[in-house]
Amino acid sequence: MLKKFFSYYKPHKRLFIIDFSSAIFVALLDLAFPVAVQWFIDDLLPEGNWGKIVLVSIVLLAVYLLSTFLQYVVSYLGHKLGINIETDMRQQLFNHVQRQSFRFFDNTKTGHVMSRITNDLFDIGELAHHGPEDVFIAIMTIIGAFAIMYSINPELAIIAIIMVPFLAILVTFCNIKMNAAWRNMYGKIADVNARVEDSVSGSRVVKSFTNEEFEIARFKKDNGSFRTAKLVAYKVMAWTHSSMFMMTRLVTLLVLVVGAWFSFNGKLSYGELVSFVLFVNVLIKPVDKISALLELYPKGMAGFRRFRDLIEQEPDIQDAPDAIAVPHLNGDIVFDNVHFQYDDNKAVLQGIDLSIRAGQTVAFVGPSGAGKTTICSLIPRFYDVNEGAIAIDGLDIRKMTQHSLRSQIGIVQQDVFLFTGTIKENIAYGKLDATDEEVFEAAQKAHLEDFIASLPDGYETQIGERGLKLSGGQKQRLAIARMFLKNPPILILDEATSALDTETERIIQQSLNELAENRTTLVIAHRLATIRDADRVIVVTEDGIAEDGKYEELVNQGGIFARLHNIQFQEV
Ligand SMILES: Nc1ncnc2c1ncn2[C@@H]1O[C@H](COP(=O)(O)OP(=O)(O)OP(=O)(O)O)[C@@H](O)[C@H]1O
Repeated sequence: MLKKFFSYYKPHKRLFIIDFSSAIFVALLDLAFPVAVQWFIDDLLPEGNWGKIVLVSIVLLAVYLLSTFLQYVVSYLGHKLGINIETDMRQQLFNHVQRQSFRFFDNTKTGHVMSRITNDLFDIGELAHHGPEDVFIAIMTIIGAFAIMYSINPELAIIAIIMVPFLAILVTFCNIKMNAAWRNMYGKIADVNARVEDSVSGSRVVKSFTNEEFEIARFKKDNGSFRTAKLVAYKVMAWTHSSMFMMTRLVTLLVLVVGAWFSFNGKLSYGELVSFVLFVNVLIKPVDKISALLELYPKGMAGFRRFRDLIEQEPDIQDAPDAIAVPHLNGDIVFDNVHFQYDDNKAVLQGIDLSIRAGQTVAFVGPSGAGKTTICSLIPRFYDVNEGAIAIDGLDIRKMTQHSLRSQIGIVQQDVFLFTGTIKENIAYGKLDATDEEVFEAAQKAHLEDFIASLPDGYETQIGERGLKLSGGQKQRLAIARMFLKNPPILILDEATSALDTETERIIQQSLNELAENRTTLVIAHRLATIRDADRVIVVTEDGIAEDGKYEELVNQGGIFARLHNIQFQEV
């Protein structure tokens, strides 16, 4: 895990070297100060040469100024390094999530992804900055300080250093405790985020069931668990800090008393005693640093582990190494003995054979949960078949690149997702490099222009969270305009109009019919009136394809479809 962590430093090698070497200088200057003080007291003061004292003070001032500058460099560039690594990781995570297939989104809570992208990465960035630098400097300072102290008075140096192993044991013990506490806390905050995401996205459902109190109670529980987890983490942290404080002050006191005794017996000069006390502070500084790192390390590493867990989840749908970018599809679709299941529990499709000719409009009807949407989701390879194959224009879709395949399939669903932005941007989502003229033309074809003209800002009207709210019919038209722009040879209309009232449905249907012209169109519909003109109707039941034929033929057959037809048109 550490090796993987360090690989993120590679692109920022230069920054790391500047930051690291500045930090080494700062540490060296820290070591020089007590030596200078000792020299000052023991040699310069007794000499009584004021001119020399002033000169040495000026040199010390220069050293301080240099040290201050280097401190600035370490603080700024160090954080820059941390932010750079954090930004790289965030981008990598976002790119990775974009590459994921449907199965990932089926199984992942948005709130959990949000947690990784925000909270986890803040701590990783901090660790990236402080981690290696602080450990190295701390070890170097301890060794350097001890060496100098030993050269002055070995006995006192050993007394001072003897406490360090105890501190190390304490540090390790606290590390284990803190690690567990932070890991737990991160799990809890991810739950809180997921709960917020759920209740905000599902606010309509919450309100329609008047379940606000229930949501509040659920949130209170998660929020409470998070509070408890964080409190435990802080308790461990407070305990760690206080024990560390106690230990370090004990060392100072011990050195002061023993040093005073040595000095009393003529084994230590006053200058040496003062420099020893100062050195104890130099010695304690790295321990403080390590204690701060102790707080950061488990948090950052827990975040990093979760980040890696997500990054290492390879999308289950990937392009074959020799996948072909198909230039233009005609839209002949063939299902050959297709078996499919979402998970191990239940087979959804078992041995589906189906052949759709380019340009045909095929309607899928049948009971809820029979697998109509599933059949259509397999064509753009949102999921891969478990057995059998799907071919378009005679080529297995697994041999095509996902991009070239999906860019030739348009899907209009009941739920239209609009992005925050203008009407124009939302239509142009169907073809990112569309010219204004193309957008206007698409809007015209979707019969949107009158509506857009009635808006004060026309195409530039903001929609989404902080802008205009569109009705179901208007959203649907926008989705149709997107499709006119995308202009795919294969079109899937998944209950596109079922959320609309009959009048709006009739009008939208007209746009959909225009959209479907000259394309292979698959329509999933519950209202049979919308599929009367389909070239073929396929009845899907849990046992597979039950009926297949023209609308009138199926009605005359007197089977499942005829029954559905009779129920809807009350011809019984
Ligand atoms: N993402 C998913 N993960 C697991 N199971 C799923 C998923 N989507 C659908 N299913 C299951 O697969 C079966 C077929 O669902 P599908 O949505 O294809 O049916 P449908 O015929 O389109 O239904 P409806 O008419 O209600 O939309 C159902 O039993 C459903 O529970």
